[in-house]
Amino acid sequence: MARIELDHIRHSYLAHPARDDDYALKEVHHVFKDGGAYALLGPSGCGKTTLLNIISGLLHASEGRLLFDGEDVSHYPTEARNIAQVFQFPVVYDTMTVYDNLAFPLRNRGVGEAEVERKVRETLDMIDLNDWADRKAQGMTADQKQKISLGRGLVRSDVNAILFDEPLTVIDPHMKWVLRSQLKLLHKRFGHTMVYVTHDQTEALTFADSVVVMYEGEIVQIGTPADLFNRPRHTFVGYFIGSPGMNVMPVSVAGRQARFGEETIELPGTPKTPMGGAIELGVRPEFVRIGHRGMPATIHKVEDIGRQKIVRAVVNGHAVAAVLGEDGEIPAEPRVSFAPEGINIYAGSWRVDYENASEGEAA
Ligand SMILES: Nc1ncnc2c1ncn2[C@@H]1O[C@H](COP(=O)(O)OP(=O)(O)OP(=O)(O)O)[C@@H](O)[C@H]1O
Repeated sequence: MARIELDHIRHSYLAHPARDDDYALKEVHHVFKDGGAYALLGPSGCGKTTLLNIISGLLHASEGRLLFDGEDVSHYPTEARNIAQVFQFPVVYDTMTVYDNLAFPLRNRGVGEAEVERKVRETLDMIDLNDWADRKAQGMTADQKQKISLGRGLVRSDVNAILFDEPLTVIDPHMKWVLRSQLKLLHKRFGHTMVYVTHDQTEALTFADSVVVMYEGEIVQIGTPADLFNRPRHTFVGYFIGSPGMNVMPVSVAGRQARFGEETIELPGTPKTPMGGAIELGVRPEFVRIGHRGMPATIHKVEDIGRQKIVRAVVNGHAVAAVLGEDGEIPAEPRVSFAPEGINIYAGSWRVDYENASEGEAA
């Protein structure tokens, strides 16, 4: 397995890119640790597949270098990069049996038959296809074929990395959950470096140790699911992760206080200055309190989602969502306040650290 280094990578599909917007990947400068499980998460068109294809060698980046364990592989073709790939749609040999489909990548590299048998059986177990081992792939459902593709990606242990591009799209919801859990177990057991592209936050948050959030050709945050939830580095991370997403409102800041219209909000610390760009306050619905204290609010809607309620309110002319426990009461004259630990300040969409924040908090 390898450490993957993206050294100032930029990519444009145009022959002569001139402006920043001409780049599908603006600038990616990050390291994927050896043995890490990463999910590339972001909306359609943000550059996930472009980045994955640069790692696999299907694309060569316009600028920058790609290194596997310190070796520059930027100009290597896919075959020379020693990676396994699983795509959105099945790639299987229809005329071969399920067993032979999995054995193929191993036999191709001269692995002995005893080891082939051991690895193939182990992988078939994982994807729950041992009973189908002797059946030809032809005629199997798309779902089962995709499981074979996953198996082909997982069967080799000597690869630098395993890359997945939305691999569970054609799998039914229950099996999706099963396979995702198995991938996670497999990662724990064998420590492969895995990079997994998805636009589904549940998929990303359950699979990965580190989620790489992409937005308009940039990586806006790499973090654990808890980091993304508690300290979104960019307002986009706040909107995109969580349901409902983070509330963002325009404020002005003076010292340890934010001014939101006529209201004053105490901050958990003093934001570092200078701050460039529009100043905003971000607070997740889970940190919004509804009660008798705080800013006057008008409640527009209460959605009962089982063990919680989502309350849609308007505060100071701005929509604010709150998550309440099932027993949460809404007073006749409701007021809204924010739990200080959940308040983040943003300047030009990027989070501003508080002065004297501990290292963990500043991350
Ligand atoms: N072959 C291509 N030629 C020109 N532009 C392309 C090509 N492939 C992708 N793009 C553009 O590059 C940008 C990033 O696309 P990319 O496919 O990497 O995004 P993505 O995040 O993987 O999206 P999706 O989830 O829809 O696959 C988009 O604006 C897309 O239109």
